[in-house]
Formats: sequence, structure tokens, C-alpha cells
Amino acid sequence: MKEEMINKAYEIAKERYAELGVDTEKVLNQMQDFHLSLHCWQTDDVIGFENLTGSLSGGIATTGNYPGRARNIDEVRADIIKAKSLIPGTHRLNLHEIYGDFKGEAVDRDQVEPKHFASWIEWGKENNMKLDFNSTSFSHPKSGNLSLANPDEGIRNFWIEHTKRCRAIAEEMGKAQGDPCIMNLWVHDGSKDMTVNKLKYRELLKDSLDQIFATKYDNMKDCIESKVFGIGLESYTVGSNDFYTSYAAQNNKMITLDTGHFHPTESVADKVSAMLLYVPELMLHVSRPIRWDSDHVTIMDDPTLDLFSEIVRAGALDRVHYGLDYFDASINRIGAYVVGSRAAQKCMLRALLEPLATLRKYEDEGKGFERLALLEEAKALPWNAVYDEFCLRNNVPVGQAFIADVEQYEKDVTSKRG
Ligand SMILES: C[C@H](O)[C@H](O)[C@@H](O)C(=O)CO
Ligand SMILES: [Mn+2]
Repeated sequence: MKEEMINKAYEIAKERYAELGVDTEKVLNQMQDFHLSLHCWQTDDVIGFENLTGSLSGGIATTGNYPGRARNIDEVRADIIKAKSLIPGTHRLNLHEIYGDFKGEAVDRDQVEPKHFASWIEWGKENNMKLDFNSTSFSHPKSGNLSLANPDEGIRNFWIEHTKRCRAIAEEMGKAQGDPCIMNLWVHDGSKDMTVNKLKYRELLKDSLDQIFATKYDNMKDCIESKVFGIGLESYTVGSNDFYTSYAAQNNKMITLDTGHFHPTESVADKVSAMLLYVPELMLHVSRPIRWDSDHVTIMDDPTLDLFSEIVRAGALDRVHYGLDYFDASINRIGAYVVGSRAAQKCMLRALLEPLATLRKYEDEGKGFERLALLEEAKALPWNAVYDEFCLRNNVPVGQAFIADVEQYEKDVTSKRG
């Protein structure tokens, strides 16, 4: 697309929005401040660099066998740099513990140290990507069905030690980057069949969390992530939504809302204004569940649009962090990053462009028809011209032009991987 055309379309869009009291220049500035935390695990199908069990466990699964997955730390880094070059704005990188720079050494999870992430911290600085972090309870000989809620003290202590060490690593990352590193805690603990000991496991998880969070840090923030169920753990999840919401409210912790972790008819968007009254901040794991937590690539769908609109309507832009969490092994993986990230940005852009003042005025005046009509009209306003302008100003391909870039990288790089 010619630059001139993009500018012309933007100028028209700017006027259309101005008529409704929306300042597109202000929105473009806000978009510049909207940072996604790119999940490193889309590069390699959640395998990491440990290779202790050889397979992904913990109730999650990747499906597909598209060629070219990243096989080592250099390939993961190269793929992330490529993906980020096609996404406007500046973004963060979300690392799982299994992606440490172990240099071929077998480092068990209760032995991991900040030094295993020193090269990531350097890399983050060099590439202008701040880091977020996750402890990893899955894909390990001690993962089983229960980690932090395991009645076996030896296993539970192993995972407590792991998670404590991860917090110390997150603290180092936060300190080095001058900005808090957000550390997510998700454990798969649950049961395939019914259990008559629900309370016991939840008491154990609560006690583990209390031990883990006993150390206070200044440069990292903790968030806790619930899930409705995992594969093979269908009957019971120790860390349910009620469990973690209550824990977070009582202990002033952030909640992670993974859009794939709820019942299919449940609205994640509706949770934003409710939870933010009780917890300090939210972390999102934006995904696209198809029937279950299938971790399909994020698209600009109604649930994601609703979610971002609720954040803007709640005036909570500075209290929400935006991670992506999907892993599709059936398509080009770099393409998956770009499509998902751009879709999330479009959802945020549309939320920011909403003529909220007018809509609220209608609502206050009891003008239900007018509110409904404007909400409908807003869907078709020229938001995409604003997104194109955003891409142009950030020197990244506009519109579908990134497809050719991804194809070229596949030809030159990923297709050559064995
Ligand atoms: C890799 C995992 O999917 C991720 O850490 C966790 O956030 C999750 O969503 C598990 O379903
Ligand atoms: Mn998640």
C-alpha cells in the first residue's frame, strides 16, 4: 500500500472520529504505550531447553507438526526478533523457566539460579525487550498430577523451592531492567477422576503459596493463574478460579486471567471490573479457546474485543498487563505470533477509539436506543485506517504485507531446520 493512500485514509478516519469526540492522535500515543508480553513458548511448542521427560505434560498439549520449530536458544531468539520486527510498538518477552540458558548442563528445577538467565537479561537489553517470567511445573519427572499441592512432602518441597528460586530470578530481571518483572504462577495440579479430598489439596496449595510468597521483593510482581481443567485432569483443579481469586484478594496479589481457562460461556471481560475492585492488578493471557483451552492463535473476535473494551471502560490501562498465551504447531510459528499480536492490538485500538463519552451520556440520560445504535455504528468506523497509520509510523509492514515477510523468513531460515 502506498504511504500517501494510508495517510489519506487516516486523515478521513481522524475526522470521522473527531466528530464523535475521539482524538485519534491521543489514541495513537496510547497504542505506543500498549506493550504485549510475547510468550517465548510459541517458538518451539512449549519444549524448552531441558528435555528431561521428552514430552509436554501438565494437562496442556500442542497439536500439529509444522516444520521449522526453534530447537535451541539461538533459534528461539532469532524467531522472536523476526516476529517483533513485524509487530508495531515495543514489547516484552515472557519466559518460562525451562527456557534458561543452561549451556547443555542438567540443571534441575530446584537448582535453577539467576545466572541461568543472565544471557537473557543481556539479550533483553540489547533488543529493547523487558522480561516477564513463569515458574514451570509441567514436563518434569516430578510433575505428576500434583506439584505444590502434593501430600508427599518431598515432592511439594521440591516445587516450593523451584517457585521460590523463580521469584528470585524474576527479581533479578526486574532490577536489571528497571521495571518490575511479572512472574506468573500456574500449576496444573488436579485429578482425572473425582476426589474426596478437595479441601486437603487446597490447604496444601495455600500453605505452599504462603511459604513461596513469604519473601518480599521490590522488583518483581507475582500473579496467580487459575484454570477450569487440564487434559487428563478433568474432574478437579486445585487452583480453581474461586481459590486463586480469594487468595489474591486476601493477599493483595495480581490475578492472571487466561482467556482459555474458563467455561466456554463465561465472560472473561465481565471479570475485569469485578476483580479490579479487590486485587491490585491483572495479567492477561490472551488466547483463543476452541471448545476447550486449545490455545489457538488470538484473533480479533468478540470475546477479546469485549475484554479490552472493559479494561478501557474501567479506566484500568495502567493496572493491566497483556501476555499472550497460545501455541499452535500446525502453522508457521512466526506468523502465529504476528497474527495474534496484531489482533490483540486491533482489539485494544478499537477499545480506545470507542466514543465512550457520548455512549455514557446516552446511558445517563436513559437513551437506550441511542446507546445501542452508536455501539453498532462504532463497529464499522474506520479503525483499520488508524491501525494502518500506527504500523506506518512504527516502520512495520502495513496490512497483509507481513505475509510475504514471514514467507521469506521461512524460505531463508525455518525451512532449513531439520
Ligand atoms: C505454557 C502454559 O500454557 C502457560 O504457562 C499457562 O499459563 C497455561 O495457560 C496453562 O494452560
Ligand atoms: Mn496461561
